[in-house]
Amino acid sequence: MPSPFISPSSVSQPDDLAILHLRRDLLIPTILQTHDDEDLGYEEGKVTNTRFGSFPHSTLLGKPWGSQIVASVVDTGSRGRRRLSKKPGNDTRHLKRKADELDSPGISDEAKPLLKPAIAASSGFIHLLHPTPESWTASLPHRTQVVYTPDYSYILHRLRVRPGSTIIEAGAGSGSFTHAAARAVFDGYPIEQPATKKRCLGRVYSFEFHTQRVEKISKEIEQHRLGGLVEVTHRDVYNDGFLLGNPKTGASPNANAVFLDLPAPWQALKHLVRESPSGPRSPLDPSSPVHICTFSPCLEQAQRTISTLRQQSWLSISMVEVHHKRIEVRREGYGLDSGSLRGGTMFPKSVDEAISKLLVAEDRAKQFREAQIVQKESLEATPDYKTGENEDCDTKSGLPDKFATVSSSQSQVPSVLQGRLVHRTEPELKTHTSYLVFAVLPCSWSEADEQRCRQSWPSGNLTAQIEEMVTPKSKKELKREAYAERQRQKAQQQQQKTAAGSPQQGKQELEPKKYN
Ligand SMILES: C[S@@+](CC[C@H](N)C(=O)[O-])C[C@H]1O[C@@H](n2cnc3c(N)ncnc32)[C@H](O)[C@@H]1O
Repeated sequence: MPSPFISPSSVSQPDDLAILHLRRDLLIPTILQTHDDEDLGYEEGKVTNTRFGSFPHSTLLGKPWGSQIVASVVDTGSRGRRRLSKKPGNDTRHLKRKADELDSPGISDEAKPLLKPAIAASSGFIHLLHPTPESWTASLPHRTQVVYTPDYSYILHRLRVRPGSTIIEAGAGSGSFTHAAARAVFDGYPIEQPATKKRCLGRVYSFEFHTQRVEKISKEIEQHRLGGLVEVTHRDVYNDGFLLGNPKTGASPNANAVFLDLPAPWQALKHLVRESPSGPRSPLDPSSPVHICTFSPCLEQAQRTISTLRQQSWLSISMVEVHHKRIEVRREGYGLDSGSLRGGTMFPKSVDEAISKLLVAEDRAKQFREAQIVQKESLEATPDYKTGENEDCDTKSGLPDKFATVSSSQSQVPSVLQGRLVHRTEPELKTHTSYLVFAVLPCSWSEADEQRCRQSWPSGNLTAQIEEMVTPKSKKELKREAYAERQRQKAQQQQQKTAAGSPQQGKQELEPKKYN
């Protein structure tokens, strides 16, 4: 089945990884299930609880990606009575067995327990998204520091990674870079269309030496159906290098790009060399230049890497520090007329505006006092004078309605164009200091390659011309050439003269003169 990261189906399906989008910076990944695989005791089946409410997976399945899903009323209280506590000593094996049994193909749909239908709640909603490397990076369970999107997008671009590329990655860590690299190299699934001589299918060869991380990332790669594209190897790359299978005699990944996110990348560089007749097999593609990037959190590490790269004949070495900033662009309104503007500051923006506001307020107060005097006089003149609330009053200010504040949103300018357009960098952005070192290792080129190349593409004429230009001529040769040139010019002049003379004259000249 195709990976939801690369070719998502049109609607969500069981066993798909889905991203529940609560806010731009709050995403929850979940594997969609028709049943409660962990047997947490919900009558609605599997439920994901969020701060915006509970979402039974029955409400998430079969929906087009991007749908808005309303939270459901879920009894989170009574389920606790059915759930066994996971304290050490409690046997939870039967729960696992129950989930496995429900999954087994032998169980018919009728035999599975009926799920309670979900009832919409008013607590909130989420958006259901298919996973992308970007949303996975923002939501994955962190096991290590991860490479964030601004960094890996730049790294993959500088490594010239494209469909069909083969990339070595070490260490795999939490798999953030792995997913982005898998999408970048994708050029078809190996099962559907096997690689041919002309068409390479992209591959990511991931190396990691931490056992639990290897297990977790291998499981995730299978769950995300990236198995044919990513191969994870449990390996200490400082000592054992990058060959597949056996570290000494294994197959070469034939990589044309390398990304090292290791504490000491320079220690792994000794394995990233071209093949030599006496040395071990090279993990690099012999037919193409290899681009490398190392990721270091401090400058000293970057310097050490650069120095080792130089010793090992890498070229075009450069270092880049990624300083990504997200820029927020919005309209900001100041002034008494900015009441209708979102985020507007109701404050006089100039002295003139402040004075005019004071004058209006003074005028209103004067009118209010006069109105009160008139009202009092008319009431005193009325025999059944009673005190009571004046219903025509503006409740906030106590002013009669006619003096109530006039809305400031009477401007003809639409609210989206009101105020000043400002942009600010958002201070809190998920990233960490990264010094990226880039370099290129050209193909190895021997004298035999040069000869073979000359034979395949002979450039005879050019060679003769170049030889002529570089070999100095003797004096005698130069004199002979000058004499020949003079003779040529003379003959040319003679011809021109003949052509310019009259035809008669020409005829006479042509005919030999007869002398008596
Ligand atoms: C910063 S994390 C990599 C994060 C990863 N690039 C990501 O985007 O999720 C560094 C990883 O390198 C691994 N590592 C350290 N030394 C290693 C070695 N000698 N061989 C293989 N992996 C190693 C660590 O176990 C750790 O998981």
